[in-house]
Formats: sequence, C-alpha cells, structure tokens
Amino acid sequence: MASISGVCSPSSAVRLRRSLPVPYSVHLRHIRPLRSVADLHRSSSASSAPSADASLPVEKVEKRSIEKNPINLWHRYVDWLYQHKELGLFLDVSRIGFTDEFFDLMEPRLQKAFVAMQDLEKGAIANPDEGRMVGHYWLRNSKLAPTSFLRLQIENTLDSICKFANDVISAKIKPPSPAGRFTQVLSVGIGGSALGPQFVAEALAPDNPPLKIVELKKTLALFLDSASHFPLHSSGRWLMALRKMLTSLAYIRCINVVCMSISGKMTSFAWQATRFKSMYFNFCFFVVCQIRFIDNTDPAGIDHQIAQLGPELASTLVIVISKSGGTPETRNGLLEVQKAFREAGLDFSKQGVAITQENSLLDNTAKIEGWLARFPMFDWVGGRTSELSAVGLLPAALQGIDIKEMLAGASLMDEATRLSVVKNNPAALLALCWYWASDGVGSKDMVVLPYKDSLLLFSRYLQQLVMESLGKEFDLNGNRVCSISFGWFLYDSSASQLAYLEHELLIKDFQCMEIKEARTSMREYIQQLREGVHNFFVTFIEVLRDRPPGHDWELEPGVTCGDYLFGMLQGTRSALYANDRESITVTVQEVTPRSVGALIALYERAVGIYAQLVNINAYHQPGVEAGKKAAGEVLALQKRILTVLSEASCKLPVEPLSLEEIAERCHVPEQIEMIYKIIAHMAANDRALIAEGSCGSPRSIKVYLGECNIDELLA
Ligand SMILES: O=P(O)(O)OC[C@H]1O[C@](O)(CO)[C@@H](O)[C@@H]1O
Repeated sequence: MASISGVCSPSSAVRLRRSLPVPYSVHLRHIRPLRSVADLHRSSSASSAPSADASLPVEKVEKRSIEKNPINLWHRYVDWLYQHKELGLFLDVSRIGFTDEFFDLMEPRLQKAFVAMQDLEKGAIANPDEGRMVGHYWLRNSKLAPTSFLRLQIENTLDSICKFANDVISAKIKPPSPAGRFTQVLSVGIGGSALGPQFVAEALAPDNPPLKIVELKKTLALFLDSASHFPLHSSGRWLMALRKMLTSLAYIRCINVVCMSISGKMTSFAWQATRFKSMYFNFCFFVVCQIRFIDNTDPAGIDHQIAQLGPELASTLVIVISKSGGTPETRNGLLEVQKAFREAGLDFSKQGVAITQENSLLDNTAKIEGWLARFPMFDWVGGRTSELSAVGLLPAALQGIDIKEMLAGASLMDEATRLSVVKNNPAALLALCWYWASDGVGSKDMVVLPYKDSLLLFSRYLQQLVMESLGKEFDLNGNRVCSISFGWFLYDSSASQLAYLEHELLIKDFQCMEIKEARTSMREYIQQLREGVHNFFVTFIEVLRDRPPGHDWELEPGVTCGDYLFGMLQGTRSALYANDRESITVTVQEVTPRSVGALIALYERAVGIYAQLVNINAYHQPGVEAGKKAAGEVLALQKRILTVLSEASCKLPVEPLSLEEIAERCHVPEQIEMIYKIIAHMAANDRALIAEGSCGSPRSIKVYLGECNIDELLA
C-alpha cells in the first residue's frame, strides 16, 4: 500500500486477455431490456424447463445492455448471491449481465460438464496425451481415491509431511551446523511447483521473524525467576502479564495461539507455573521457518536469494520441487545452490529435501546423494493443481501454517462445487460468468483484483492455473479452436509491489491519462477506469475482516483504514458497472488456511468446468512442452557455434568468422539472427569469445575464441 493519499489500491492486478478477434456474431450488443428479476430467478432453477430456443447456439445469444436500475440490480444481487456458510465465502455474479436465455442455453452444457467432472473424480483418464488420471480432488478427501493403494499413499504422505515439519520446527531434525536448528527454508521450483507455495506463504505465513530459541529461553528463564513474586491471582491477569511479556518479543501471532490454547484452564498460580513450563516446550513447536524462493534461472535472482541468506545458509532447509524432476530452471537453481553450499563448506545433502515423482532424475539424485528427505509427487496431480499436495503442504507446514485446515477448506469447497444445481455451485457460476463475459472465446481480459495485500500473489497463482489449463490451440476433437479462443493472457503487474490496477490499465489501455493522476484521488481513478478501452471484466477478491479483532482504530471519526479499502473496492465496482464493465466479486470473511484452501479449490473446479464448456483438455500443456523444446534448441545451437568457432580459432593463424560464415558452418543459414543473439549474449557475459566490430551493425562482427579448449567451453 504505497499511496500516501490514503486511497487504497488493490493488492495486485492480473489481466488475462485475448490475442485474436472473436467472431463477429458474438460482438453484437443489441439494446433490449432484461426480463424481470422474477423471470431470471425462475430460469435459474435447475429444475425449471429451459425457456430458450434450444436450437440456438449459445454463441448467438444477443448481448443486451446490462441492468442499471438500482432496485432491479439489488434484486438481481439478492437472487444470485451465493453463500457458503461454513466457509464464510460469498460469490456475487450480479454484475455480470448474463440473461436468462443464455443461462437456459448453458444449463445442459453445464450438466454435461458436471458429469465429466464426476468421471474425472472417479479416476477417468483425463489427460489422454500422458494417459494419466487427474486426482487433485483426492488429496483433500482420500476416500475419493479410486483405489485403496492411492488412498494410503495420500494419507501416508500427509502424515510424513506433518511429522517431518514438526521435527524440523521442534529441532528434532536439525542441520549439522552449530546453529542447532533450521531457521530458513529455500524453495527451488518453477511454475506449478512454485506459485502455489509462494501464494500461500504471502497469504498465511506468520508476520514475524522466526523465533530465536536462545533469546526466548533467556526471556522465559527471567520470567520464571520472577514468577514466584507475581501477585497474580486470576488466570486472566496472569495471562495478560504473560502475553505482555511475550508480545514484547514481537511474536504476537504465535503467542496468541499459545495463550489461547492454555486459557480457561488455569486456576492456581502453582498450576499456572507448571503450565507455563510445559507451554515453554509447546512453544518450541511454534518456532517456524521463514521461506524464500528461487523460481527462475536468472543468475542475479539466485545470487540475491543466496546473498540474503548469508550465514543462515548453514541453517537453511532447501526444498527442491519438480514433478518431472528434469525442469532446467529448477535443475539450474539446484546446481547454483549446491555450489553456494560447497563454497560455504556445507554439506548440501544434510539440508536438501526433494519433492518429485518417484524415480525421476531428481529423485534418483536425492537418493544417491542421501538427501535429508524425499516426498512424492503423484503422476495424477498436475503441476498447476499441486498446491495441496506435498508441493504446497510441506513448505506451508514448515512455516507453521495449519495445512489440515487448508485441506478442510478445499474439501468443503469441493463438496459445494460438486452440486449440479448451477445456482448453488460457485465454480459453475464462475465458469458461466467467464463464458458470458468472454463470449466463450476469450474475447475479454480477466482482471483479478485482490483487495488485500496478503492475497497479492493469488492473481499470479491463478495466472498459471488458468493460462496453462485454458490456453489451448486444439479442442478435444482435434479441431483448431476458434482463434486463440480460450487463452487469457496475463499482464503481470506484480513487478510493481504497489500493484496498481490503474498502472496496468493506464499503460495498456488508458493512454489518454497520466499514471500519476490516477493515484491522486479516487475520483480521477474511477474516471479513468470508466472511460478506458473496454476489453476486460473484473474479479474482485474481497476480505471482510480488515484486521484481527481488537486491533482496528479510527484514523478519522468513524472511519478506519480498512473502510477506505472497502470504499475503494465498492466505488470501483459501481463505477465500472455504471460504464458497462462487468465484474464478479468473491468475498471471504478472513484470510485463513481454510479460506485459502477454499479459494484454491474453487478456481481449480471452475477451470475444470469451463474447459468442459469450451470442449478443451485442461490437463495437458502442449504449448509449454513446445516452449521447453525451443529453449533446448537454442542451447544446442550455442554448442554448435562453439564447436565451429573452436575449429576456426584453434588454427594458426586464428580465423575470425563473420556471422554468415558461422551460420553456414553450422548448416543453419536461416538461424543467423539467433546466432547473432547467442554471440551477443555470450560476449556480454565475458565468455571465452571475442566479437570484434559493432553490435549495432551485426554485419561488421567477426568472432573468434580467446582460448581453444572446446571441452572446457562446453563443460
Ligand atoms: O514440476 P516440474 O516438472 O519441474 O514443472 C514445473 C512447471 O513447469 C510447467 O511445465 C510450466 O510452467 C508447469 O506445468 C509445471 O508446474
């Protein structure tokens, strides 16, 4: 929250957008009044007979002007409001203008999608390319797993995660260094093997630094010494004193947990003192680790993380996460970290943990090198839906996050999203809205706006889930899908921690306005949102609870800081809608392990249902594979260039080569531009390659090697 104007801004903005035009027919926007709310309500019931012309393809449904009458809108809001009582989660789709006619046409498709989802949950082969099941739903309810073997696997893995995390936190498992306990976790992974843990850490990790047990011991000893002189008679006062003393250490969240767990049981001071001693031991279980991530192959980024760890590398648990076990970015990260360990005189194997498929390259490496622990990734869990497997659960547990609560939240949401009454199924409602808003062909960007800093990374997490699942070229029948249809592409605003929606919107769409002006006041902000290019629909993520109970205060009479954030969200929603910008609002009571688990499950299911609606396979990733292959080809070309240069440079006299000559000798004249880029990159990094001439005029460049030991160069 960087604005000093007091205007709250969304925590992050992600826009997923179309790349190609949509068919003309779906752009038609005829102005025709909506039917009455009562009609809408009637048609929304799953049991009601479809009233629309079933022969009309859903894509031909006309888009009418959206309802603007405030009273009708209120009724629409109330009629469509979804609430999950136990989860404290609401979904408001009233500001998406789908009509009853559209709903009726979609209803049979949704019913078909529900059946497909049921099959999926029963273990149907949902990824025909890889011949595998898709079972992330079983992770949160192992009874659903199609075989008892799988059920046991799930349960045993969860047990071993909990045990390992507890042992690390209580220092039963410790690093060899004198530090005596693990204080940091470094997670190495990418894509689905990084984004979930990052999102959850940002959302749920305790605010405070890891407890330093030495410091704690000292303070507790002092307290115990003086405890006998305390004139405290009631457990309430005793607790208050205890809380005050411990919170002075600034570990508020942990302390609350401990104090709550022992309150109400204390009667006498003697007993209190005993409890206090035992609490000291319990308290050790709350000594959690901080987490850092290496999620790219950017050497400077890796160096930064390692430098930030500094001497704490000796007490860092390194978790390497890769389902395939062979992803180059992750392998590179691992090799870099291992090098840092070697240079610091540390034994990596004593601090390394692998999360990967059995017998993958990574698994075998961890086995051979005798790493501290290995946890399985199951082939029936895709990377982008792996947050509630060991991938997300182990890092979360190490940070003291209640992973069973996360699983419970997801499980409750799974139950809710299995229902076949569309109106009672929040994932189906989301999929329906996406289809309406983007015409089923990705004609609009999806902007995800979490209005809570702790949910900053939710949009980035969704990026991977949605784009990799829905950005497909071919449908299930092998037909090329209409334009790029289901791909929503991301504008990643997270580079700016300020995460301004307006920043993104301004740069991309609102060319007429200055970015700075957008920050000055809410009025200009809304002005710009309303009048910019209309190529998006919004999902607001709202959190009702501003601060933990008892911590809020009024910064002006009757108004808290959270009220501003709330006002910003509501004001933006209203202003956007007034100018025909549709929005969905997902509301949770609080950001808790349970609500985070529920949000993850909600979107996993919505993506699955939407994929069914548009007849694509959400569970394979041919595009990603192509990208990985392309990267490999560039590296192969680099090796060929080095071989050619070596032959020319090891002659006497040395023969400098032009780019054309290199391309010809590599037998790829058409790759001359790539050859130039490879050489420019190597030259910029002081590799054993000398490029004479000007980079600005590539034709002038002559290249040779400064040394001619090709084996060393290729090593
Ligand atoms: O877990 P792996 O096999 O290293 O793959 C990492 C990620 O890379 C991707 O292939 C692309 O980001 C994802 O599908 C996957 O989650």
